[in-house]
Amino acid sequence: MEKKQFQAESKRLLEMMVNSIYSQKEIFLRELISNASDAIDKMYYRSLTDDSLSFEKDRYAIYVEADKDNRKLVMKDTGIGMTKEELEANLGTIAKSGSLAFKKETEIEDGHDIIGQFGVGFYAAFMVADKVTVITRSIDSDQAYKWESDGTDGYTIEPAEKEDVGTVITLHIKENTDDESYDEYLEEYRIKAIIKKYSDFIRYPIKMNVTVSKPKEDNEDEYAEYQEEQTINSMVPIWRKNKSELKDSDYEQFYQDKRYGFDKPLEHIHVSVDGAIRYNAILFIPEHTPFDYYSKEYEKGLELYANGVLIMEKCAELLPDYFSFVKGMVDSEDLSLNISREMLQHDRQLKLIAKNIKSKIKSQLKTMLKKEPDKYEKFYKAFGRQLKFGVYNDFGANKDDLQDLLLFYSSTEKKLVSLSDYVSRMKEGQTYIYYATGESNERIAKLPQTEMVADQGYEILYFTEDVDEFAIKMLRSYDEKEFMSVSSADLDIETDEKQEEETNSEENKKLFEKMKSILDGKVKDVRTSKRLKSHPVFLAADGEITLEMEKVLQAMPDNQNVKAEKVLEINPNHDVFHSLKQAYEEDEDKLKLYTNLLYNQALLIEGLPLEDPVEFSQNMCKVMV
Ligand SMILES: Nc1ncnc2c1ncn2[C@@H]1O[C@H](COP(=O)(O)OP(=O)(O)OP(=O)(O)O)[C@@H](O)[C@H]1O
Repeated sequence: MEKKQFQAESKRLLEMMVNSIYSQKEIFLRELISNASDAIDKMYYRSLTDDSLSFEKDRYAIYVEADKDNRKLVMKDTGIGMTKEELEANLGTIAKSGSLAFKKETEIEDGHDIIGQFGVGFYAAFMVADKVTVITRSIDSDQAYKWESDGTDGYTIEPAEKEDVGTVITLHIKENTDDESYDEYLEEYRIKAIIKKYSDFIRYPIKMNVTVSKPKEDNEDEYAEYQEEQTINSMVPIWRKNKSELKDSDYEQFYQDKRYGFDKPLEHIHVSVDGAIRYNAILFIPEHTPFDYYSKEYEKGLELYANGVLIMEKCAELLPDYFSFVKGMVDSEDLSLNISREMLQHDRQLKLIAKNIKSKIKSQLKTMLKKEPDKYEKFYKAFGRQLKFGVYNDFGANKDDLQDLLLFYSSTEKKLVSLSDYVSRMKEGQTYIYYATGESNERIAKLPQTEMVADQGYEILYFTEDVDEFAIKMLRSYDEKEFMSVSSADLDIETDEKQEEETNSEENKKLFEKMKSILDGKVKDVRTSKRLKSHPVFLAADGEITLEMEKVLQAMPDNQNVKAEKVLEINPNHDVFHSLKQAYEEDEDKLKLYTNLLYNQALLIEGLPLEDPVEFSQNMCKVMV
């Protein structure tokens, strides 16, 4: 028997192939199954033009069989087979794809189902096998042939016995080495898992003998292990089914089967696009926040299939960060894959799909917000924080996309409301969208600075998350209405001018100067407050950095000691103000004591740490005794 050498380039290519093209050895099975599926497809296409052939679907299947004792993994298909010439051309020359040629020759319109195109997938077998035997009989030949190769030394072809048309490929699985175990490719559970992972949606049944445990025939109480032929793959991908045929429970089942999460999906989006780019997608919004969602460990991405064959488990490019909670899959026939199918050749198609998916998710969320507000609120509680990060990140590049998806708690509605809801309720003459920041809704409601704004009948949005104010600062305005913190120095609240004049008298100014010097650089200014009603004191911030932002920034590991410009505001209508004035005139020590007490009280109200709690406590006692 003549031994033929692979062509020189091929030999080098084969080495490269075996050692470096694929990052995971397990994909050899995906490649061989895809070839078998292509071979059956070719039978089908042949039957369309050849009247003597009828395609009875039941006759076509792919069989996988592991023989542990002899270290053999066998794959059998009832596809079109190969003639001697085809064996020579397809398996003797690397990078020659019979499938690609078939597609071109046959010019079948929907021939895009055929997977093979590069002519290299078959050789992935040499990653796990030290010898590969192919016995095949073509539909066009009465004679079968055997092709055999150990991957390095060329191959042999000789006549063989095979009764029916089709191909049997036997991999002689390598012995384990110190670094690598090959035994796993002979294990039933492992083979099943690989098939499920990559080839679950191959259209023909992938059958395998599996061990099952069943009650014994003669004694129902005892169990025995039997071999049973099972079809491992699901075959018909749910995403190719008609939406009208599918129920919510089908999507839920798919979510569970795919292990997208342990919860139930809150919402599913089934997309079928047949335009400039063709793709199908099933996307899910989970019900709960995954435990690692807001950590570095969480990896975003969708499963990417090309023609029903899994290419990538987590294709991150398909989702923007702010929709990173979305789970699901995309299947497209139009992807330009690279040779290993692990990456995409160029990502124009992928970018188009990603753009399309992004707008689908956005519009689905908008519809949910409008039509099912309770459901949206549930979603928002799980993932709203991510949307706010989305507004803030990338210098606000996505803020227009996201602003209508934001919700905040409203002081007047006592529930989460959208910005457009807020604006629609704005009072005549109201210039700003007011907000207040704090630890919880309850605490914010009690803040001195919310009192006056609320009293004037304005709705206030409560910000309780650290990201809130940062996101809003990025947004700056909504519907041309600027955001305004109730703690802001230039709050637009009408005041009594006469009273303002009085409180800003020269005398009071001197008092405030004195208080400022007592506080020794802790505040930028002391002044009367326009916003306080029943409370005596309040700490405002001038400039861009608010007190809430200071807290967040200070908590960061690499904080640059960014501080807000604090202003101590005193309520001129409070009795305390008169005590201050009196102390200023009569007793400097008392003024010091009162000023420090008021400053510390203001810190406490804002939830900021006291610089010297012991001194504060002693000062309190001084007032008491
Ligand atoms: N089971 C099979 N039955 C019939 N023909 C086969 C079978 N396996 C492989 N072939 C033929 O061998 C050719 C080369 O296979 P190979 O897997 O290397 O590449 P491919 O499938 O064409 O492309 P890709 O590298 O994209 O998978 C195929 O195009 C096909 O014509």
